[in-house]
Amino acid sequence: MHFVKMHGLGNDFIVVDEFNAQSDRDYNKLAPMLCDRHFGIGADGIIIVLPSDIADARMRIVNADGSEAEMCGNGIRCFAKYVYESGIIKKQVLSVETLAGIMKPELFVEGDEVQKVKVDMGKPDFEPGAIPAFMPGTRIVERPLEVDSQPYAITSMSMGVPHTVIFVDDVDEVDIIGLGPKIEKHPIFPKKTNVNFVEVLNDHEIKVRTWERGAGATLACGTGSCASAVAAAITGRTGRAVTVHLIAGQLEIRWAEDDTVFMTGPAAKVFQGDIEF
Ligand SMILES: N[C@@H](CCC[C@H](N)C(=O)O)C(=O)O
Repeated sequence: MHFVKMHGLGNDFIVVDEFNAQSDRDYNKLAPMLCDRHFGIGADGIIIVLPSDIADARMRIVNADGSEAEMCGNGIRCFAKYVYESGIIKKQVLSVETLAGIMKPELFVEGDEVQKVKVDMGKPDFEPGAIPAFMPGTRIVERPLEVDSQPYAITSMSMGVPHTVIFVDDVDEVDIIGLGPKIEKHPIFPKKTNVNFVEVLNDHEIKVRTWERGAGATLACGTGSCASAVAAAITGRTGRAVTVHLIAGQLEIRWAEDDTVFMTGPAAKVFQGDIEF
């Protein structure tokens, strides 16, 4: 299998191109082996490039544990860079079909190289049924959740995928590996949740660390950065445009007045190869 290894701020993916010819590979079964960092290629997930009947192309994202995700923010920037630079779709604004709907990446190109990608990420959905989350009420904004007898104030929404945000004083002090999976798999989230720990630096900068559903602690999460920015704004901690500081760089997130969230950031190709299995 030929693949290209890409990343968005260190959130890394094995990109497989099936745009012109589709295989019968079972990526959900293959993902744990291919994504293994010791026995495989190593990645947080697999992105499959496919044709679409309703958009320019279709993106599938399979997490490292083999579960299928509806959408991936860092992944869609890599996807857009890949389809443009490989000549599959030579457009500066693309429409990409995902399980979370049609996303619209806009490419900033210099020469023939994509420098950064701005994505219309759609609107956050606070409706508990849409997340999904079992909690009474119309939305989950700073609501109490007890984990290991400790109270946390959670803000949850769907940003294409389920996200939960917890504000903390210092993200570097959080036991992400210990606490992340307990919230990810908490019984109030029937489809699990991604978990973002957010430190507010000032009214236009936040620091985010994410425990991802199906992938564990990652260096960056695009949809998580969007959810964190929306949560920071809706709770009055920041304005609607913030720089999100992640371990390997920054994303610019803007929650527009019409409710649409825009994410701007880089994508990078690292290497390509072939693997036999
Ligand atoms: N890394 C992603 C999110 C990928 C999907 C996630 N693990 C899930 O299952 O919801 C991003 O950049 O948004």
